[in-house]
Amino acid sequence: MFKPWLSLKSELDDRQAMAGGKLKKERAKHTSAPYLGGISFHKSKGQHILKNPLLVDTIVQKAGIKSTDVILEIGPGTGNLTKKLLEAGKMVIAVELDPRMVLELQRRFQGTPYSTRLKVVQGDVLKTDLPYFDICVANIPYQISSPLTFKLLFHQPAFRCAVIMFQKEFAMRLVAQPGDKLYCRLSVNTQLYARVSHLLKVGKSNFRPPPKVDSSVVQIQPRKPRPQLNPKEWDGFIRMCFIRKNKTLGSIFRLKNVLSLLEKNYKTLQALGCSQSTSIENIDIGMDISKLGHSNEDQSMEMDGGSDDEMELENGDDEGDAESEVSEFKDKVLGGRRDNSKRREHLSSHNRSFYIYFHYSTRLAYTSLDAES
Ligand SMILES: C[S@@+](CC[C@H](N)C(=O)[O-])C[C@H]1O[C@@H](n2cnc3c(N)ncnc32)[C@H](O)[C@@H]1O
Repeated sequence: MFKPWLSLKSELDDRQAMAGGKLKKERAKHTSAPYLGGISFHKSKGQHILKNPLLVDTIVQKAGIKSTDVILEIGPGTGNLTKKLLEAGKMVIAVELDPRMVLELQRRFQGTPYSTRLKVVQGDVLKTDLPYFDICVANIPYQISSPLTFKLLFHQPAFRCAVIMFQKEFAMRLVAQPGDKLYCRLSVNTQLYARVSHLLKVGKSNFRPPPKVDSSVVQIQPRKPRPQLNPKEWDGFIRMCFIRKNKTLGSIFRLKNVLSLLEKNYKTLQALGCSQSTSIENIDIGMDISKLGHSNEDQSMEMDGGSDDEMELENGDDEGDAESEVSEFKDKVLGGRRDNSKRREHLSSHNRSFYIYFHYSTRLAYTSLDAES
């Protein structure tokens, strides 16, 4: 039976050869880490090794690897997935943080026909310049899910696809569709740059040690060409769209504070002579929604996505108040007060097809995220 995780026993033997005191100190440093048949896996590094060979086979098979593919693996650990990737593709580049795992990988494949086709890079994948690769297949440490996803989405040249194990809750947010409860900034931003689909649910018992959470394997296929946006401007805009829980886009874009920020940006763009066709990639217009009362909000795409839903406007107006102050600008944003049907179409709730209404804050255009699907 395929039990390579046990081969790490040699590492323990090495460590036992250390002076007794040194070994005790080493263990004391990781008292929370379970000590399993040869190596201590560190929770802090998200070390949950895939122990089910059938699952490994399924992941590799679903990835659709070609024999000519250069594969990126993130966090190869003891190499259970790596071995199958080496069998399927032309070359595996594996980025691993933990030097003990790097050593183990080298030992495991040394002197085998795979050794010339495996390149192990030791380091933090988030700080590593990634090389060219066709496909990424990985069982990652969940704590880097969000930054890693965006690192991959911005990687150039774009790869064909990534098949990644995530914490189930994170995966569900990635693939959530307009109208789903979990639909959030993470879903919008990921789906802007890629097609995402859920491939597989994975229970805790498939890992050693078992994690506290369930997992899911997701496929990410970058859109080509990648949409060209000013990321700061886009992020500010999307934050606005999700500024209030269970609110329609229509009601959000009627809020006085939102309107005044958009109007300010509109005037800035007008002053700069921008038109729909003008490139505004390099213009830093203010999409700082902290001015709406969220200065402490984390700028990252949180793993739990919680703040997407929980943001509240400190000084936000009631819809009623805002309604009473109909300005010419508001009329523009709402798409023409007299044309109610058009307005309803543009400013429908999150429960309907999610047309991101892009007026006046950006390019006087709107983007349909699901037009391609
Ligand atoms: C969930 S384990 C997966 C191990 C192996 N791929 C498997 O499926 O059995 C995650 C691996 O990622 C490594 N790791 C943790 N943080 C990392 C980082 N920032 N960059 C690269 N590797 C990392 C851990 O040391 C660990 O080996």
